[in-house]
Amino acid sequence: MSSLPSQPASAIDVSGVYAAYQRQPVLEDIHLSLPSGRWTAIVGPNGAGKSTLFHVLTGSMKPLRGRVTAFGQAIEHHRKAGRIAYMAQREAIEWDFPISVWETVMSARYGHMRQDAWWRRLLPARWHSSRHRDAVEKALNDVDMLAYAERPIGALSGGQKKRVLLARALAQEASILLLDEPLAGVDPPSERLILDVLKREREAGRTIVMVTHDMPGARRYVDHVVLINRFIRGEGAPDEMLSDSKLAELAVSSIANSPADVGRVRLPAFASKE
Ligand SMILES: Nc1ncnc2c1ncn2[C@@H]1O[C@H](COP(=O)(O)OP(=O)(O)OP(=O)(O)O)[C@@H](O)[C@H]1O
Repeated sequence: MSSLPSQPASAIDVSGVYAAYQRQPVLEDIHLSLPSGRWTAIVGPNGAGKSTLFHVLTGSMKPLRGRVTAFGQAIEHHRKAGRIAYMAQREAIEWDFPISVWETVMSARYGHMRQDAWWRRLLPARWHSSRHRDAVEKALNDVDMLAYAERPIGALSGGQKKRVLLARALAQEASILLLDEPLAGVDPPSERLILDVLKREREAGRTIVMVTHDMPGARRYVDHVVLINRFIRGEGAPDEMLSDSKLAELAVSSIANSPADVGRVRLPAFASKE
């Protein structure tokens, strides 16, 4: 990690973002610069707004206020161009749908297929261009799931499903990977495998932003840490942000976010125009 240049440009900039569900604030005054080509961990207690932050970063949730850009342009532009891959925590995927592991991962290539000749897009899946097949094969191989390529997705264990979803994000070959708890529910060997895969992706120049509750993994692998609990509670190097004292402060901040506190939130500020 020390071989990386010290001042990377930012891949994603978040400026003054507020978000709420049914007027209940979840994110307040979020300002972030997520460094390009680095691996950032987003750390916070349950209900801190981490997944909501990802919804805002992917453009699937419009903030009440504020602005999100990637490489200086509106985030929607990059999302439509397939430059941002997103692995959701509870993926909106119908696991009983009769689709194989291979086809699931191939779905990450649909954006790239728009650049293929029109006649090729009409062909059955097995005739997809070799660059798509190679990307799917590599992604499945990276997460050690190639042997399961023909299996229906419904016939996988929870940890295997997780690895397939990660393969789908990898197969997109996006410059930014947004991963919501990629390590949750996987066994220790799979966790190491996933962390090593992400390390290689980072070394290949991709920007990785990962929500995690795995502090030892984050301390060992990531370059940058954001502490969040409705507000940003800290941002910086893993050694400093994941120290016992910082994590204790974060835990105390969750008490300050208890339901009793919510009534004191400045809701009128959300409603006011900028
Ligand atoms: N669709 C929704 N409607 C209403 N409230 C919601 C909705 N989604 C999330 N919330 C609430 O917003 C808050 C933040 O939720 P979010 O999922 O962003 O937290 P999180 O940090 O990802 O939590 P966890 O670590 O448990 O996954 C929580 O209090 C949650 O109950």
